[in-house]
Amino acid sequence: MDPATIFQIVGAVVSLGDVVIGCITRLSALKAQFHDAPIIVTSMIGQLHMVKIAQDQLSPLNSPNFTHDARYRQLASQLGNALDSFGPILLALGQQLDRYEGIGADRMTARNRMGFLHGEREMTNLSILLDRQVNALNLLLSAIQCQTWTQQSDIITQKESQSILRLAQDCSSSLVGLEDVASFISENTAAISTQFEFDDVLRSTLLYQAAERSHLRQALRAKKTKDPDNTSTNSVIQRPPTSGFKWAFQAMKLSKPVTMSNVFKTQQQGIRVDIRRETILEAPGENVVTEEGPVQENSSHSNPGDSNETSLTLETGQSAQPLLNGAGPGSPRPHSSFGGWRKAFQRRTSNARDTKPYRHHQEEENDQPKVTKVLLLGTSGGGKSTLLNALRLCTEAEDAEHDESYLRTLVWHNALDSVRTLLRAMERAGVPVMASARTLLLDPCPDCDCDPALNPQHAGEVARTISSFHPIIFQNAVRRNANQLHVNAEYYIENINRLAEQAVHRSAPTDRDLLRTQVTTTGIHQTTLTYQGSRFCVYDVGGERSERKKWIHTFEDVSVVIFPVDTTGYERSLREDEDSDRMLEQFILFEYISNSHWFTKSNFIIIFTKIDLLEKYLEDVDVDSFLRYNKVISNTESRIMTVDEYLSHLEGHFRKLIRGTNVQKRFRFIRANLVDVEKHNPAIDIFDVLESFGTPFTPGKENLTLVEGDKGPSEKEPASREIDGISSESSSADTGRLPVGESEDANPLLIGIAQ
Ligand SMILES: Nc1nc2c(ncn2[C@@H]2O[C@H](COP(=O)(O)OP(=O)(O)OP(=O)(O)O)[C@@H](O)[C@H]2O)c(=O)[nH]1
Ligand SMILES: [Mg+2]
Repeated sequence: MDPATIFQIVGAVVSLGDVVIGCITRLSALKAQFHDAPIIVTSMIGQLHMVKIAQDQLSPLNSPNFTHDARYRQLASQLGNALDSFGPILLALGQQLDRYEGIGADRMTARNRMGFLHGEREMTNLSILLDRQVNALNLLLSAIQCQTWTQQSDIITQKESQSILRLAQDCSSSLVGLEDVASFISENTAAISTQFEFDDVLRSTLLYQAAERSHLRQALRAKKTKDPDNTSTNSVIQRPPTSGFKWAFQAMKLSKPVTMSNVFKTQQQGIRVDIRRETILEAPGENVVTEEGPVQENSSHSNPGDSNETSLTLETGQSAQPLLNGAGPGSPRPHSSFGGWRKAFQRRTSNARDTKPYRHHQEEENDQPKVTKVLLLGTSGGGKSTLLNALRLCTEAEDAEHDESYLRTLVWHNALDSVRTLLRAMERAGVPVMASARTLLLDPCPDCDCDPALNPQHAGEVARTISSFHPIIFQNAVRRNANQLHVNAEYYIENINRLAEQAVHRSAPTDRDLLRTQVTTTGIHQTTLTYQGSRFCVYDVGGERSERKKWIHTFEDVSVVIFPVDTTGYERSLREDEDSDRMLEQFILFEYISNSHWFTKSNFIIIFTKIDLLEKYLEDVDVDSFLRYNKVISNTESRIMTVDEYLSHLEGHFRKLIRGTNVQKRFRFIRANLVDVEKHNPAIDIFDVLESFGTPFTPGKENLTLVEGDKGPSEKEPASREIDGISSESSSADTGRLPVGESEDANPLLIGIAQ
């Protein structure tokens, strides 16, 4: 990450100082007012004091002096992740305090009482969230003390640290649910007093428990009924058009300490909808004309000196409105210069309150050609973003203004990361690693994290070292032990000399190099593609569990769902949960998505990805026993030997997961190698299938052309049954999820995707 971006992040956290102090003061006043105030108030005061201390320690970093220090890169990416929800949590706390301070009347109904109890629950939730942020802050403070970024990396990549960061990161998506609660369940609670004798009785009633179990779902429905015509796009961010990979990779968030600066640059074609941090970084720039016309530029807390960063917020009067629901103009609220955080929360709040999933342009632009809304869904690493990049390559010429340095760094870092994962796995397996390789690749080395063109000599040395030991690595079969090994590690290692050559000649990486990079997506990214005169509005989402809560915002009026399946996912665990098998997770998620009532009118394309890697995988890892063990095939079937047999069984199993009669033909299965696009880009086939589906979905009219023979969604069974085999294997405290109830909505895999 560009140190300047770290500067912004730290600045944003530090700038919340007065909010923290405000919250402490208000909580203390609350405590004084109600001597029997819940213990939670006292504990939150303590937490906030810790936040204040952490902020004080961070504030020296809020200075341009450190911006050239490479060791902050790793830290910055983690800081960004972990503190994403820091501002919103404090703001939500302020909202909660507004409510408490408004309490005073003496009478209340049982319904209001329930709302209030939810309010208390929110306070507890806020405390949990705050606690996680405090832990993350403390961890990051320790990392800041390190002398080198590799030491930082070591601290941060420890298992416990990762768990702390994951919990903190997960809070940001929990806030969507939290805000729903605040908006719909606990509103108008001013006439509720804080103490009632029948608390326990009320809590144990079925009515209360039922309300609690499904309150998120109720909230969504209630709001939907309330605002049937609300198609607000207040929170949509307009981006200037660019093309090619620069856009694609800027639209995603890196999971590793690649130089992050450009990830947060926000040039992008079409509209990107994202409730995470990267969308709130703004910079001065020229007014940009989008497809809809000129858009007002926003220029707060910019990164000086980086005029490429241009992010535009299209907020139709939104900015003038009160920040939080239920807090009128006279309501007390914390004030501060929290800039981007405030905007992030504002956007989050408005999205949650609308509970109107994002609609594509079509509704606002009836005179425009019809746009087919295409949603990319699936687990992390399935290939959603790679597919989007491949689709973009079919539709646009490469951008001549590529930031080649960034792209080179991205590829170089993916290559080195692959090697590092292997070396660490080798060490864990007791295989000795050559001292020279260790020194060059595992020891602190700022040069490894920059554009290799800045020090081509070093890049050459790294390449020579890697090529000297790569056969040994593969002979040792360590790659299968390195569970989270980069899926294209072998490719990068084989091509490491060429990549080093690129550094010498300062040339750009190829499409094949770029398509193989791994960049974890967060948030929701929308882009419009035009192929042979047809317009497609494609949504790419993050597939990790903590990201899935956001998906619901995209579920309305979807013409086509594309579900990439990582065919190599068997016997490999999820990145976010080492105890869960990737393939099983794909089964479960697909069953949910394909039978969800949201998509009864949608067509589906299921893409089996990574076909190019399959042959080797089948040799290395026995797929037959996996399939038998998980009852994908029966014991009477003959042994699976070939790629084709495997994929046929896989397709058969996916088809079995689709419930209802006569719906099968809405589902198309495609096999693809998404990364070799030179001879034949598989995206062309996908566009062809998309076009074959015909007229896009129009809300209110059932004019979606289903594939021949399909009788339509009415014949489907109601998709309300609970999904078998999903276990809530850990408590909400462990997983970082809010205890919003134990209905299917709170399912660990599908949390937030309400039926
Ligand atoms: N060799 C090969 N690699 C692929 C293929 N499809 C995807 N990949 C790689 O798989 C990795 C993950 O792909 P992504 O597109 O980032 O996955 P995603 O579904 O967007 O993941 P999230 O953003 O985390 O939800 C990347 O390194 C891709 O290059 C394929 O067909 N062949
Ligand atoms: Mg992605």
